[in-house]
Amino acid sequence: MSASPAPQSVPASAAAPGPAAGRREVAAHREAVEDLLRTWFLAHPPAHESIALGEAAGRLLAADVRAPGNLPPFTNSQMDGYAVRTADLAAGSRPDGIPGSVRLAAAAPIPAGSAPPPLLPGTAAPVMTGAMLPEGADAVVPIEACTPDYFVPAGFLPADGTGSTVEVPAETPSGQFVRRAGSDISAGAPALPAGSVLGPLQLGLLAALGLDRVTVRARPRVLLLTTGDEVVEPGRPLGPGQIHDANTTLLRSSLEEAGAQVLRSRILADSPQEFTARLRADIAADAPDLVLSSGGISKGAYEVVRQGLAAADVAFLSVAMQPGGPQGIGTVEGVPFLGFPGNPVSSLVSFEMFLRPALTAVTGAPRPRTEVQARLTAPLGSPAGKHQVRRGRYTAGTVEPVGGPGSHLLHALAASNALIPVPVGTERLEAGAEVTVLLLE
Ligand SMILES: Nc1nc2c(c(=O)[nH]1)N[C@H]1C(S)=C(S)[C@@H](COP(=O)(O)OP(=O)(O)OC[C@H]3O[C@@H](n4cnc5c(N)ncnc54)[C@H](O)[C@@H]3O)O[C@H]1N2
Ligand code: MOO
Repeated sequence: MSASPAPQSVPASAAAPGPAAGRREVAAHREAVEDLLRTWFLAHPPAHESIALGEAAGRLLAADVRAPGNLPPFTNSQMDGYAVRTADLAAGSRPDGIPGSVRLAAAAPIPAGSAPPPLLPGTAAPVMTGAMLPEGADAVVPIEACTPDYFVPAGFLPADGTGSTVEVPAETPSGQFVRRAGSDISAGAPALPAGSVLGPLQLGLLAALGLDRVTVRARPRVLLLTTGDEVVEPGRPLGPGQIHDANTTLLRSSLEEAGAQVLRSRILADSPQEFTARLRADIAADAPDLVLSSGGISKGAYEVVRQGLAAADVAFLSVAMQPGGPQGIGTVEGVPFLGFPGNPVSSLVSFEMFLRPALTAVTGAPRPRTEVQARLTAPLGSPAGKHQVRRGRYTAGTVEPVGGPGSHLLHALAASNALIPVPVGTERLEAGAEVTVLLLE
């Protein structure tokens, strides 16, 4: 398992400007989040761990993998048919046979998974797809190109399967339907480079190469907190004024999709003292690479994160973005800390705009988002001076705004598959306008 190092301090200058920094543009905040993580991971490179192939989906390969053997491991047939020696066919048609074909004596059939004897001159061996080609054979004639165009049932042949004949086309080229040993990848050749994201395709290759375990980089370890007396775990009944916790699930699944591991998540009450005490205890116990909180950072009377971290190396600022304007960034006990706003859409947009790109850039996290050009199907307004991020449904070159700008609109968020950024300086976009959207799937 990951041997996570003890927390060490990240210089505050690399993380964020001081608490007086106030307002910041989106690009500058994105850079600050990336710098924060880069500084940490340079000092704390992810440990390597060996895991079973079945658990490795989405993980990052820690070191180059070379093929331990040939793939295919032996020369085999690509078709059900007859293995032949093309030198036998060069003699041309037999006068008593089908014009353009050569009659050969049938050798014993070769099923997949067996080791056949060498193919004798003047013979053809029934061979099944994937079965080893006998020594001496250099081509396979598919059964449908042979006469007869079916395999003689075993019961009609002597016990050793021989005795019948088969006619095959004289013009069979050497190498036809033969899969040479090592033709996919040869023993010792580079199979996958370090840093590869292990998806189904890469894992399939490793399995075919006979590897049952793979060495991967430890995932970034995250402590995930959400705050507020009103926030209740899903599945529990709500009291007056209470709401169910959406952010833990929203952020946990986003983090996991981006290759991170949530070590622990907590809902913390609106008590700055309790918040700080719990946070420090969790950092000491879990040694996370990142603390991510949601809620409690704007201008209310009970801003638990802001108040609890007033003495810490954390800046609370206003990024010119909506949703996701209020942001906290810095370090706690030397560990990177990000405070996202409590509104669920704000926290998701903060993740997609700041944390996911930083994880991808710094750790090579899988699933970076792609940007595509699309035409708006309806007009959009945006507040002056803000980089607004609306939600929408992208289909075949068009994007339809879903829901309004409100950062509480979870239903609309769930119906969307794209974010539509409306940059600072644009206050209205007409239907048909071309926009660059960020695909969420
Ligand atoms: N006077 C001002 N008020 C607000 C400002 C402002 O500039 N001046 N900014 C607004 C903006 S924009 C946002 S975003 C929010 C951010 O507030 P906080 O980060 O302090 O978050 P909370 O106040 O704790 O919660 C905001 C909202 O989100 C709900 N919430 C919180 N946690 C969860 C959760 N885990 N699951 C679901 N919903 C959650 C909470 O109940 C609130 O409705 O501040 C504005 N106010
Ligand atoms: O920044 Mo807030 O996220 O607009 O609701």
